[in-house]
Amino acid sequence: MVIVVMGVSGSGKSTLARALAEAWNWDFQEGDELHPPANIDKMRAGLALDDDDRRPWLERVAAWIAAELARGRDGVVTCSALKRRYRDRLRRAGAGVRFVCIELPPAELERRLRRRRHFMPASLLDSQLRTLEVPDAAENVLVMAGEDATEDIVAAVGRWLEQDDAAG
Ligand SMILES: Nc1ncnc2c1ncn2[C@@H]1O[C@H](COP(=O)(O)OP(=O)(O)OP(=O)(O)O)[C@@H](O)[C@H]1O
Ligand SMILES: O=C(O)[C@H](O)[C@@H](O)[C@H](O)[C@H](O)CO
Repeated sequence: MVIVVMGVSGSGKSTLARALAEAWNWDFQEGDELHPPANIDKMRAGLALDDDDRRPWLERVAAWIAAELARGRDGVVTCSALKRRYRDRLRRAGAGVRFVCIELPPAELERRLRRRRHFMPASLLDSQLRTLEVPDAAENVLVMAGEDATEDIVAAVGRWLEQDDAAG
């Protein structure tokens, strides 16, 4: 199985994904490392990515997921996956793709983005929030409150997967 930890920039994807991988000894891939260098340059310059920029990146994320599943591995990858069609692209990587979305109020996102050193400037937060298509119930995405402690979110994700297993 592969878990995609999704959400806007600064929501805590990398922190949660690393914690999940560490807790369960799963493979981990930082989605930001799969961006073409031009995308990183663009974000660093304060410009939002568009669908064309994200396409090659999503293909690489999907390829990582497909390789994990083909090898029978369990893994966690970060990817903002802001739009429904981006998530659908990743779902097509194979059976066993699950999404966990982290939600945080804009003011807290802004606070976190301003505090950290990162290529993604806080000025891009508005565009991230405008672009986000919050997953609806039909998508079967686990939505978690990003204010909670990482270890509590890890435990909740574990319970969710167990239920998922039990449901068949
Ligand atoms: N549960 C949490 N409670 C408090 N602070 C957190 C939590 N999770 C992450 N943070 C902090 O919030 C900031 C953003 O977290 P992180 O880098 O994991 O977000 P991200 O979604 O991966 O960002 P990006 O997509 O821009 O790389 C970091 O400074 C991190 O330490
Ligand atoms: O989809 C996007 O608009 C961007 O790719 C971002 O969300 C980044 O990948 C990342 O979250 C920033 O660190």
